[in-house]
This record gives sequence, C-alpha cells and structure tokens, in this order.
Amino acid sequence: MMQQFYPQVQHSYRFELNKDMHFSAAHFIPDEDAGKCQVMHGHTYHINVTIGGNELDPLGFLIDFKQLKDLIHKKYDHSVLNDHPEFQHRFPTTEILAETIWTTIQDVLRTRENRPVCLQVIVRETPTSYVIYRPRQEDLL
Ligand SMILES: Nc1nc2c(c(=O)[nH]1)N=C([C@H](O)[C@H](O)COP(=O)(O)OP(=O)(O)OP(=O)(O)O)CN2
Ligand SMILES: [Zn+2]
Repeated sequence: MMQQFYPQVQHSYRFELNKDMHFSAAHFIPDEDAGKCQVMHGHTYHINVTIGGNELDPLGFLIDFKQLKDLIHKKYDHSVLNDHPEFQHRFPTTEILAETIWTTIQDVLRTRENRPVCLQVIVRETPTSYVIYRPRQEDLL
C-alpha cells in the first residue's frame, strides 16, 4: 500500500508536508510498442506529494491539504486521462503523469507568499509499478 512506502527526498527546509490521495481513471498508450496498454484500461492511481518550505501562511499552513487534493483529484478522478489537454501531445504514462502533477502543483505554489516548493511526486499506477518525479534544483527557482 502507498501509505506504507515513503521514499525520502533530501532537503533542508524547516517544514515538510506530505499529502496522499488517489483517483480512478482510464488511459491508453496509443503506440504499438505499448503492447496491451494500447487498449483503454483503468487504474486506481495512488499519489503522494511532498511539499517543503521555511515559512507558513497566516493560518499556519504551508498549503491547505484540501487545496492539493482539489488540484489533482477533482481534475482526474473518473476521467479518461487521454482526454485532458495536457495529454494531447504526450501520452499519459506514469512518468508523464507524475511530471504533470508536479507542474500543476508547483504553478500554484509559486503564487503563494510563503513560497513552498513541490519536492517530490510519487505516482503508483499498479500494485507493482510506480514512478517518483523530483524536479531539478533550477526548476524550483
Ligand atoms: N515505464 C512505463 N512502463 C509502462 C507504463 C508506464 O506508464 N511507464 N504503463 C504501462 C501500462 O499502463 C500498464 O497499465 C501498467 O503496466 P504493468 O506494471 O506491466 O502492469 P501489470 O499489472 O501487468 O504488472 P505485473 O507486475 O506484471 O502484474 C506498462 N508499462
Ligand atoms: Zn495503464
């Protein structure tokens, strides 16, 4: 289970927040090299997001857990990933989904005065397959 597995990301921020979430979605990889994954099929995706920061907002949050869930779960739950604009030119593989989730969250974090950063996104697609996305240092500037 995702909740039992938390790969650590190295950092020196004072605060680290982790949010687990999951959503059900369908996808397909439209390339003959993708074998059986060319055919639309579904997964319960398990996501873990790690946020770091030195400063809190006036509520004492790095960012509201609920806002993180709303950004990802509301968008993808019970959807076909291939239908989303962000997957029109790149296939919704686990790797690209993880990078896309990072970009979605980091774009919101950049607007916050307390300037938290998204340090890691884990996407588990099946019980035996998952991807970790970590940004380069320069992506966080
Ligand atoms: N590098 C990647 N490889 C594969 C991806 C991917 O996103 N990145 N995706 C798939 C398929 O979408 C598939 O749903 C998942 O594949 P797999 O882990 O092989 O699924 P199984 O349940 O068959 O795994 P077993 O461990 O063999 O039971 C394929 N590859
Ligand atoms: Zn799949």
